[in-house]
Amino acid sequence: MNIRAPFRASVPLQSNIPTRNNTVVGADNFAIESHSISYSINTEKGKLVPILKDCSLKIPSGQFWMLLGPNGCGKSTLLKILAGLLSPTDGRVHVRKPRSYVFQNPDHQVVMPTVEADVAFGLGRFNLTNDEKKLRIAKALTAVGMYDYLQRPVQTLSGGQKQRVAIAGALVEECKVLLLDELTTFLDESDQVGVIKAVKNTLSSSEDVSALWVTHRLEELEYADGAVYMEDGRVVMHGEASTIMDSIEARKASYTNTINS
Ligand SMILES: Nc1ncnc2c1ncn2[C@@H]1O[C@H](COP(=O)(O)OP(=O)(O)OP(=O)(O)O)[C@@H](O)[C@H]1O
Repeated sequence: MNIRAPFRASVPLQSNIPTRNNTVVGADNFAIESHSISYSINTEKGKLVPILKDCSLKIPSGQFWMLLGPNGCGKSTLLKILAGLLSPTDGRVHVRKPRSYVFQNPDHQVVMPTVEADVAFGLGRFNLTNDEKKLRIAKALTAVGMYDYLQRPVQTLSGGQKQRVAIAGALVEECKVLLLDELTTFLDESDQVGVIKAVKNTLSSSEDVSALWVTHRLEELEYADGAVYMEDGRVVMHGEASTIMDSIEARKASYTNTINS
């Protein structure tokens, strides 16, 4: 694994999900699957506290999905289990490999002096010629729209540009699944859109890279193919992005009507 560092499901878990080219995904064509995952922690007083409860999801290969839900509902914990950084207490996980986890704060993973050196950082363990390395770096930086910044010192980049370099660092190792943890938290609006578009572009230019993007910003859903919505440690909705968006909007409207009546 690469490290760079009381509303029940109105949308059923879908097993046949259309892909971008409208073929139907078969059972073997999921990039990410979890079956009834639970995760609990032991407190200092010896009490077992459940964080994730019976979480199941399926994300088709080649798609861009988002994982949404209120603060503290368990999004990051679930993402870390999918990344292999935490082991579930119960349940099964399958994620295509190589997979790569990108952190919320770009300063925790963009560590080398220049963009080129940073993206090249993980290539040392591969048996590649210099030309092969340069080709891979160029391809990864082009996918995230950062090739023109090849020689730039990383400390001169904006937060969004650093995030794109971090994503290129994952792509250069030919990862198949990108697990992206609230990348836009520290970014202004234009950087936020730039990073989302970089991920979308990466997936469009490669049929077999998939991404799961954790966010609490509902507006980011318009860029996704599908979404998983969590509350209180459970997956409560899972499916096509616009359907999930409508369901969350309806839920917000009914909540507002209740408190205004
Ligand atoms: N090591 C831990 N010890 C105690 N509680 C924990 C631990 N890790 C996570 N939790 C708790 O588990 C819950 C889920 O945390 P998690 O970070 O996964 O939520 P999240 O949905 O990603 O939140 P946010 O949107 O605020 O980032 C929270 O209540 C959190 O306090």
